Amino acid sequence: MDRIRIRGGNALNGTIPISGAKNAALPLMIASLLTDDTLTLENVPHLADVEQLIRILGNHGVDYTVSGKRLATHATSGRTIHFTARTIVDTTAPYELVSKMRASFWVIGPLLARCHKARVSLPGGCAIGTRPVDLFIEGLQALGATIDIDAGYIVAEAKGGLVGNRYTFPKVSVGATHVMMMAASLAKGQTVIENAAREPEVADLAACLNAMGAKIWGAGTSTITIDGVTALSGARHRVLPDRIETGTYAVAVAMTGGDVTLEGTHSDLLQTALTALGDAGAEITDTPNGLRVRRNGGGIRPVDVVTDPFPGFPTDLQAQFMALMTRSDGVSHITETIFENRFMHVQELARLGAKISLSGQMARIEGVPRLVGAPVMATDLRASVSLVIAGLVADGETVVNRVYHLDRGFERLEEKLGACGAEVERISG
Ligand SMILES: CC(=O)N[C@H]1[C@@H](OP(=O)(O)OP(=O)(O)OC[C@H]2O[C@@H](n3ccc(=O)[nH]c3=O)[C@H](O)[C@@H]2O)O[C@H](CO)[C@@H](O)[C@@H]1O
Ligand SMILES: C=C(OP(=O)(O)O)C(=O)O
Repeated sequence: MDRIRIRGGNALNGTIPISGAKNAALPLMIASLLTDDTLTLENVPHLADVEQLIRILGNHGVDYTVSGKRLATHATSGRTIHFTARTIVDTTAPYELVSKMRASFWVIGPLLARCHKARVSLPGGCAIGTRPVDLFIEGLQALGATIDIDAGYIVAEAKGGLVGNRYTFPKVSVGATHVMMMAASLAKGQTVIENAAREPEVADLAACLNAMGAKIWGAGTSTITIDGVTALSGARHRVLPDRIETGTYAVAVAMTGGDVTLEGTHSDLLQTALTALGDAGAEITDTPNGLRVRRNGGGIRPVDVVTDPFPGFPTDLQAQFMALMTRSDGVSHITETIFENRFMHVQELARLGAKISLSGQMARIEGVPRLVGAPVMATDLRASVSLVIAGLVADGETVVNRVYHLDRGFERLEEKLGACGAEVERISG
């Protein structure tokens, strides 16, 4: 099993190209199930989750070809992949595939819309909470689907096709919003989704669906209106930059000090988190090449944050921000409101000397003057990278075990950090 070894102490200086967003690429790839034509996606990141989803889609009959080269040092390094689901050969998404990745459950929307039936295993993904699927079930039922649970599978059917309706989510869900948009695109009549997720990835999916011939308005706001169409065509769409990768490297620079341009990304994707980073002492400016993040001198100030759906502070940056706060000049509080079990990095950060106490969904972090390298264990995707960030300033050597979590969401992490002066290497085996 691969590990990452970090020798702390170097400031980060240089340029980091930001990849296409994992959390946009996944629903966009799934949208290829909605048409028998070719959907071409540009700027697709090279990640374990993307490869896994390619396998899952292949099981349903989606062929793919890759074109375009990967340039190591430029923001446009992502691949162009052409996905074609000429016919759907299987409407079952089996446990062996779906259990590895949360987003794979989302195939339920397009399968139901196009084939009027789907049998999809209950999902896996990061173990950060119970992560139920009740909102998907209720939403699809509102569009006329009948849904049963059978031996760990959701069995959904819509005889005669889905029918548009008005549905208000009782709670904001990114995944359920993606699924409702995809399903309603091929439903009869109009669907109005209230209390929809407003994440940029939702708007990106809607833009792609509209390029395929869908009629969607309001994505990116909490009310989305979809006029169903009878068929969707192929399209070409560029995956938007990864805001969580952007935020992660911005936190890393705030942690180590230095001056880094995050190439190919911009501040609109991440305003609340960047404000918090600014409050902590980083200087952040939009430039024509991307986002410039600096911290030259001065300490890290303590900042309280509360995670919230977009445009709030993203839960996917909570662990990284906590790593930063372990070195602040005071006491900060971080409250996690999205997932009930997303503090598994706390005990690993403590191995490096962090002082963190937990009370329910709130962590109290008392900044310490130094962290000391140690072996630590990655527990989920974002928790893993928080340990890398801490390792960048820890004295001596930090070894992060179970790196496969990192590979789900961070493309060429050690290369990108290494190019800016960090001592980070992958130890294989
Ligand atoms: C691949 C992807 O894009 N993953 C992101 C997506 O996950 P994901 O789409 O799984 O997250 P959701 O927005 O659905 O989850 C938000 C909250 O709603 C709850 N919920 C969700 C569905 C449901 O049927 N019932 C229910 O109670 C969840 O348990 C959680 O407490 O959004 C999360 C919140 O920004 C991010 O952390 C993930 O990185
Ligand atoms: C939680 C995440 O992913 P997933 O929803 O796929 O588990 C994440 O991207 O941080």
